Amino acid sequence: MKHYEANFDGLVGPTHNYAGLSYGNVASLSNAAAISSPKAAAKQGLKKAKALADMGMVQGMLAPQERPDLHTLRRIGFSGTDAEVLNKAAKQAPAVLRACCSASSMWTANAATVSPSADTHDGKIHFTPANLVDKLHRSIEPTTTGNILAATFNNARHFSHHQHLPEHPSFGDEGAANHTRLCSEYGHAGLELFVYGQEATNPAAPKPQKYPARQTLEASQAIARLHQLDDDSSVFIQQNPDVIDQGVFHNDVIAVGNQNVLFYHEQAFMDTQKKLAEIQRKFNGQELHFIEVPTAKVGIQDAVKSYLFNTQIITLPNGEMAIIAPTNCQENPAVFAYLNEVVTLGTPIKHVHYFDVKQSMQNGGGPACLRLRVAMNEMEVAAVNQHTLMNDALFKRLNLWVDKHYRDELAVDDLADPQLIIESRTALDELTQIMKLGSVYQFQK
Ligand SMILES: NCCC[C@H](NC(=O)CCC(=O)O)C(=O)O
Repeated sequence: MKHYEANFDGLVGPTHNYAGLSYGNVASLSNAAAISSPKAAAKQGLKKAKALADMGMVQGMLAPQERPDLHTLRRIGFSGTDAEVLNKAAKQAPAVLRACCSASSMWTANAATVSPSADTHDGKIHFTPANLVDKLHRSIEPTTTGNILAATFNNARHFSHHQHLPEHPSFGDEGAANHTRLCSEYGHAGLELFVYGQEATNPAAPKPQKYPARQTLEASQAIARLHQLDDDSSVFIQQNPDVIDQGVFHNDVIAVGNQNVLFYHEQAFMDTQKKLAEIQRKFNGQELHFIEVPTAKVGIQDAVKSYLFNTQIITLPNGEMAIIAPTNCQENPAVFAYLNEVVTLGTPIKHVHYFDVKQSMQNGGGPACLRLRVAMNEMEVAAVNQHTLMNDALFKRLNLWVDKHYRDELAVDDLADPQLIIESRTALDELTQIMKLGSVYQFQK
């Protein structure tokens, strides 16, 4: 049987904007109040997804969320018609309104943690939506994320969907952005690496001083339990708190793995040597490539600015690996020099492809943030909702859909425009028909 690692990219929603909502995420803060282009953002994402499909990869799309989120605004006491709710919120609670308008579900690396069937006891693929409790605008995502995942991976024989973890900082969970899987082949049992920022129930444990640690050890352990992973198939690693304080708000800003390659910055982890030894031991003596990038070659600031590690490492159908990088990496001399060198090091990585995803990058989301990885065998791929899989027809259809419904420009003040509710709902209603998702949004219930 054939095995693949599919990438499910988040389709950028019609309200994509720069509201400066993510404390600890340098790009989000520094672009606060800039004018966004929802149309360009969606098209940049679609182009990357289509390019991977054209390289022979299994590529899917995950639908965006309903924004503005009128239901959350009503839940906190704003009432009247939809336009009145929006109007009152804009006047009385503008920061909350901004949180209720974010298109942040585009970063599907934070949608959920996924464990493939080769790793789990019951032989199913397990999904747990991330609760994203650290940020208000993201904490309102998990229920709809669960609906969208269930409509996309809609076959109970192969897919097991869990509820998101309890909504408390002790269980802060940011999904696959803090999780990576090493394996020899996608279909073989793998080793799942969980990287956390803080141990919530131990006040004496190391933690960042300035910026929040969004992922806790307790959350990572809960996911491993829910997904029926063995001790031998999971490793828990603490992220270096110093780099969180320098803007590395998720592990995927400083490390990425694929098959037998772990690509990471020298300063990414705590107890690095001990953890690498544990990985090596649990990998059962099979060949592993640890590609450690030294600070002397790429400093933390360069890594955060360029998103060198928020790249996708993919295995092409011919078995060679390619790095999918943002064009920002070409613009940073140290990072560009490193990427030119990495393909010569004798590791499986042989190619680098650059994509312009600047609309997303300006909010701190690179190529890796935009995708959720799901390793699947061919039977599982066949069990996925086929209308979510990228091909020439879907690419064309979604581009036309974006052209029809998305604005060229959006300023933060435009979020108070009631017309945006109508535009967004009309677009999403049509999208659920294109992708045959059924009724996943509250406005459809
Ligand atoms: N994995 C990348 C996530 C980026 C995301 N940015 C944001 O939500 C910025 C939204 C804004 O500031 O408008 C975050 O920080 O969770």
